Amino acid sequence: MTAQILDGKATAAAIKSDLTARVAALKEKGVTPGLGTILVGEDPGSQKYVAGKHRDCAQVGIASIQRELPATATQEEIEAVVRELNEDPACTGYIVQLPLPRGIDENRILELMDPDKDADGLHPMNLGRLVLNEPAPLPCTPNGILTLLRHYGVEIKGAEVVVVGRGVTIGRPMPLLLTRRSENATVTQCHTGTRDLAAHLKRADIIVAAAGSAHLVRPEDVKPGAAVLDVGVSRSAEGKIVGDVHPGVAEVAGWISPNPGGVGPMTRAQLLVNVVEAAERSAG
Ligand SMILES: Nc1nc(=O)c2c([nH]1)NC[C@@H]1CN(c3ccc(C(=O)N[C@@H](CCC(=O)O)C(=O)O)cc3)C=[N+]21
Repeated sequence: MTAQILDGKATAAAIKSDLTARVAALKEKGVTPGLGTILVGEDPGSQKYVAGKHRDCAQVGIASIQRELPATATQEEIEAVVRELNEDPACTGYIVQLPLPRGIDENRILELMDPDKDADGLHPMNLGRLVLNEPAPLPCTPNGILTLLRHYGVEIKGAEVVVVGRGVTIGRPMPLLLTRRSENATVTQCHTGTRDLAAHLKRADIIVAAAGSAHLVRPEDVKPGAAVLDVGVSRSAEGKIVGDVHPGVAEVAGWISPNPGGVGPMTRAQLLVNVVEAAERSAG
């Protein structure tokens, strides 16, 4: 028996088709959602991701606002663009593509953003709202993972979930989402200081592998029937994506998200959800 596929690409397409209708309804009310992106530097990976986000916007009818700065841009120059998008009524939500070049104070840039235009859900105010159980745009990758699990009917309530990784975009917010009363999962967070990762993994009903360590999760570590989400992105010598999950896990798991084609497209779809929801709030 091989695992059922948690198809992020197909699920994202379904979300985008729902959003297309909601964007059309907003336009009837005279509101056009607009997603802004701030890209600093010429990293080909970042350029590709940002281009993908604008392609998604075009598909669902969201306007695109693109700002690009050279790798040599100063802190003040980047902050000026953040202020500009904060003020721009056509920009209903935006992201600052991370990472920023060395020497730039990333947290200062993020704090300067208008939290109500934070499409990533990573502004300190919105992370704080998440901790306080207040409504806020949710971090895209963790929320995309939940949406994917729900779409396929994987039981979250009462599940033992192991999150591997403690990064700001996935590892840290993921347990906050999973332990809300609406989700009611039990979460163990593992990281490089974890003494016996395999022992934790073996007990998990759901594994979220977001460590960025190629093939970290091996078939012998996975409980038969578990749901395994592969969030890691490493690159092989040939430039191919290598996930955090060993391919052999597909023979043991009950559910597995492919990589690419799993969590990545869901992240992009949730970004659009945040933009549309912010526009709906402002439309009243
Ligand atoms: N402010 C900010 N917000 C982000 O959300 C953000 C960021 N900065 N910096 C970089 C990471 C990375 N990220 C990805 C999103 C989608 C795919 C994606 O859709 N990947 C495709 C494959 C793409 C390929 O083949 O290279 C897939 O998984 O199927 C990948 C990576 C968002 N990030």
